[in-house]
Amino acid sequence: MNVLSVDQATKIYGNKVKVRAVDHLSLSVMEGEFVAIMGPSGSGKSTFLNLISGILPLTSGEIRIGEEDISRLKEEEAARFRRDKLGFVFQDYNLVDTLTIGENIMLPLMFQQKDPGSMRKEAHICAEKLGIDAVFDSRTYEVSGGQAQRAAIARAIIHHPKLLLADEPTGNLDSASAEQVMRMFAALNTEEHVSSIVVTHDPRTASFCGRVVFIRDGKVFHELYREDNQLQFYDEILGVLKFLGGA
Ligand SMILES: Nc1ncnc2c1ncn2[C@@H]1O[C@H](COP(=O)(O)OP(=O)(O)OP(=O)(O)O)[C@@H](O)[C@H]1O
Repeated sequence: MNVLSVDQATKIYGNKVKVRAVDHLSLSVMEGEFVAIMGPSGSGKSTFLNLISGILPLTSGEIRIGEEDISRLKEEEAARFRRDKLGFVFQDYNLVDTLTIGENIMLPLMFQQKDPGSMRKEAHICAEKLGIDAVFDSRTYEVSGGQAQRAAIARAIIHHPKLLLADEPTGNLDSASAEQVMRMFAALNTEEHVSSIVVTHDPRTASFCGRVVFIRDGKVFHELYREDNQLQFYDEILGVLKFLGGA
């Protein structure tokens, strides 16, 4: 079953001067897949993520997440859908600095009006999974970048979203922390079957995924599937990036 079905998605910005940021792009992602999206600056990756999450309206085409045709949702319905069915991870973590790490992780559960005891228990389980339970009661400024990003991932998955979307999740991290964060994404994928889409410029980050979709000029330019060997996959990704340029 597809968790994401994109059919001829097109996004044109502007009135007088038109920019075709996403151009008749079609893509299917199966449940349990771990997909990277790569492409040169300006190729339409962020626009594409914002279309998938229903933040931007499509100019034409259709996007389904599971059964839901998100292109037809009204603004309020789209916001609810995002909150309940999607998880987001951003480059700069987007943690709330006035809350502790644990409280940040619990945030999505507050919308579900669960009792505080069970929210805390679930948040601890999630923090444990991501190896950050030791900093559960710390403030956001007391933890490392890698720990902050793992807290952001815990917050993104605690409500069991259908799809996890990450925009440059390793962009602010040193290589060791980036490696650790990507190992967490991969473990969530293999052990919990979390379906994820990760936009990245970094071939090392992309090499953790099962498939890489390369975008150029708002269209799918090429796709690579990983076999067993991550190092070989990394080399293959580098090869395509050389052709693509600008990445
Ligand atoms: N709000 C906007 N209004 C007009 N044009 C826009 C807008 N946002 C993006 N664009 C244009 O759409 C195209 C795709 O931009 P987008 O940000 O989606 O690319 P990207 O691949 O995410 O780039 P980067 O890797 O630099 O983040 C670019 O030409 C960009 O200038």
